Amino acid sequence: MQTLILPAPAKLNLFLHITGRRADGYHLLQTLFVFLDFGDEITLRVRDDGAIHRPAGAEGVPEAADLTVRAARLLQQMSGSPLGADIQVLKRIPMGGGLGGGSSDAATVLQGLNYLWRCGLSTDELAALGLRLGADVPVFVRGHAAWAEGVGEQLTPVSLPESWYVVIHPGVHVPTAELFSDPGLTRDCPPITLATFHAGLGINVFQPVVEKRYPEVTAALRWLSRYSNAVLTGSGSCLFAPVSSKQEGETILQCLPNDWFGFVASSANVSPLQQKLLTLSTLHN
Ligand SMILES: C[C@](O)(CO)[C@H](O)COP(=O)(O)OP(=O)(O)OC[C@H]1O[C@@H](n2ccc(N)nc2=O)[C@H](O)[C@@H]1O
Ligand SMILES: Nc1ncnc2c1ncn2[C@@H]1O[C@H](COP(=O)(O)OP(=O)(O)OP(=O)(O)O)[C@@H](O)[C@H]1O
Repeated sequence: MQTLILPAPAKLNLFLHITGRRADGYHLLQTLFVFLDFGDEITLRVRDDGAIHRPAGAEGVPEAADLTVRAARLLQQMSGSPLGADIQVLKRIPMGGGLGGGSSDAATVLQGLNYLWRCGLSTDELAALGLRLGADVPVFVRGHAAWAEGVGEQLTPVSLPESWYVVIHPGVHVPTAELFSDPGLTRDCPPITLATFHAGLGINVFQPVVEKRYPEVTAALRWLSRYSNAVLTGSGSCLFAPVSSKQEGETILQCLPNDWFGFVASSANVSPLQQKLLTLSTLHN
């Protein structure tokens, strides 16, 4: 098979604590990742000439800087594959929203081209390659909801009750690096466990910092909190809130102010990418 269409799902951080900092400045986190059945779509077409091109992709992201292209080049370099690819990215995940769109796109390309180019790299090897592209990439490569520590790469798979969520993008782009360097960020959260999280503890430490810098996020938080418990994902700007059904979520979205974008999605313990890869391996075994 020379062409493959694969999902690149969004993620939510159900809580996010910072427990310390590494010598290189990267922050040590505790977070809980779940996937959404909402995301980008990536079409991969194998090229025999070894070139990597991105005929369509994220608006405003130059081809060479696109995480999909960087992922393909890294895999080519590490595997020694003589093959190339055309990578078309249908963007649905808002950028700079804390939904991990770029990281998910990169993980989908790593998994997809490893399959199409028959590189034979293991999931561990792909996750390690992914970490070189971004702290959020390994969880998307592994494709299972996870309790994460370290910089987000020490992953313990978890199975949580799947739920519907309303997700709101308040129209602002939050640069992750800038937020991590904010002096007001709480960086000394005491370590917690999954049981503590289930007992109702666990916040997103970025939330107060993002609210201070971006009044639009505060306004969206207030709006969504009228319906359910609204929380920031990642370093923002997106907010999410659990709802009891898809229909309840859609009813809430009917009242969404025009400047904001919103969608309803279900969480998934096994990512839509992983589900598709499992189908492919069943078909070809
Ligand atoms: C906020 C989260 O989305 C939570 O899942 C992630 O921690 C961010 O992951 P990401 O977007 O893949 O981040 P990267 O592209 O690796 O890093 C962007 C920048 O954020 C900062 N950064 C990122 C992750 C981390 N654990 N500590 C950091 O201090 C670094 O300054 C880095 O230069
Ligand atoms: N394929 C891609 N899709 C989206 N952004 C990309 C892509 N490749 C590179 N980028 C760059 O990455 C930046 C962050 O985008 P992304 O949507 O991943 O943010 P995010 O969801 O806030 O990420 P995170 O939650 O991991 O911090 C973009 O502003 C863009 O410059």
